[in-house]
Amino acid sequence: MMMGDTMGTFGSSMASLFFFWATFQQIFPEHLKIAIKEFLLFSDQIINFFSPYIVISFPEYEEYRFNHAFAAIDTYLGAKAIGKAHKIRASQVKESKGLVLKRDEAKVRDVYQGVNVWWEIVTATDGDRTHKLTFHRRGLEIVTGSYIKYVMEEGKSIEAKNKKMKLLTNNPSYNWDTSKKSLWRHIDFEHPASFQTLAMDPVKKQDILQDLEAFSNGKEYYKKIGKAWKRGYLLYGPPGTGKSTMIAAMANHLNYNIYDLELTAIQNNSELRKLLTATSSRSIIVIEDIDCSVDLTGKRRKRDGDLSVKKDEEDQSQSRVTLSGLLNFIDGIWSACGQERIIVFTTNHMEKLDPALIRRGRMDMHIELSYCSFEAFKVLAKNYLDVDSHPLFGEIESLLKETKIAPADVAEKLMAKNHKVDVDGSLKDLVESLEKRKKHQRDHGDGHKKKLGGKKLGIFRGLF
Ligand SMILES: Nc1ncnc2c1ncn2[C@@H]1O[C@H](COP(=O)(O)OP(=O)(O)OP(=O)(O)O)[C@@H](O)[C@H]1O
Ligand SMILES: [Mg+2]
Repeated sequence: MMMGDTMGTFGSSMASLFFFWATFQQIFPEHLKIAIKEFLLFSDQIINFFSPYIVISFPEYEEYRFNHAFAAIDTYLGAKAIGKAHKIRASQVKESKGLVLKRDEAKVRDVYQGVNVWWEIVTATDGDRTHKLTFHRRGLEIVTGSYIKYVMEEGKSIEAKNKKMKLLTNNPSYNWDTSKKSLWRHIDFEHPASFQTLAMDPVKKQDILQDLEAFSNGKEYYKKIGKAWKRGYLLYGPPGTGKSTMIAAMANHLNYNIYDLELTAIQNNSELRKLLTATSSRSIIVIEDIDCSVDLTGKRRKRDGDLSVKKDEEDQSQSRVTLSGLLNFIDGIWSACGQERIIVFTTNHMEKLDPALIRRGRMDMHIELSYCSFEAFKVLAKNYLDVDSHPLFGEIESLLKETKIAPADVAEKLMAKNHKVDVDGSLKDLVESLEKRKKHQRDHGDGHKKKLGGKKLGIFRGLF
């Protein structure tokens, strides 16, 4: 009954509308209709002119190209005042990280330096979305001067925190094509290493952490002093002391990608340059075992005026990666190829490296990872056995003072056998092994296993 009524009313309204339209068409001549249309458009402009509000649009695509500002705004608004949101979207981008909650609402109000702004997401009929920012004319200077920049930076930093990290390795150059993508292959990086579980001297660890923090927050500082925003770390020490593990911990701490640069797959300096300029910001570029990757030592012969020597040097630099190619890259090309990068070299043989490569300023921090100290052992005991003390700790402490053992070997002894943690058994095992080593080292000197000339598998390459 009611439905019939409603339909009846609707029908008669439509009939009146058609009648009105037909009359309008007959009464008003064409030019008058155009004039009315123009008036309406003009009045719209008048309203806009007198309106105290300004609207800025940020479309998702501009001439078929993705607008990164749109993405940054999306992330910023998604994270904005999540506590006040009515609709939230949840996703998990990294297994090791919790859920990422995003505000999922079409309209969001924001206040910045006392200026009220309103964001609205508008979807066009073709599905393209646009973020519209509305604010009072009074706030124009603040909004265009600093608010938009602030939103972009916040958005990008949230994106960086949530993004999946990647581990990239260079492809051999015969596999390169014209796209930058073909230079590096990547996998998702999900390594559990952290500074918390890294066994080393706690004071040194703290120093490194502070250095990394200062670096990653140092954008303004580096700009002020006019230096490229990069930092070099040289990690050195015997095998199994945690160099690769520390790189993974650094990447996890800063949320940076890792570029594992395999020098032996590179033919010459120009390939090196191509690879390095294709790396992205917020990344760690790693050259493992720099001493045995490429013969970088002794490549810088003294010029003695003999042209043939010069020629020889030039030939070399055309045909292979040289020390000077690497140095040029570290010093020079950096500034031209983006920002916020860390370079890490690792070596087991510090003494083999050319002093030019490791001088301060190129490698800002030299970090020695050495044999297991008692402090480092305590971290491992906590990680593997979940104990802070044990009657055997005293004996282990004095044995560690007299014996050289890599944390990797200690870790192996403490590792659960068949998934069973046996504190007493593991520690006894360790004591026995330390005693054996002590005797061996007393009888034969410390001579830790000499590394073979070639590059061995680091943790990174082990992942492929
Ligand atoms: N300082 C450490 N803290 C915690 N675990 C460690 C440490 N050092 C080594 N380990 C353990 O030993 C394994 C091997 O260590 P890692 O690969 O980091 O050694 P490395 O110094 O890179 O050795 P290499 O010189 O042979 O490349 C790691 O997977 C880790 O489990
Ligand atoms: Mg290693």
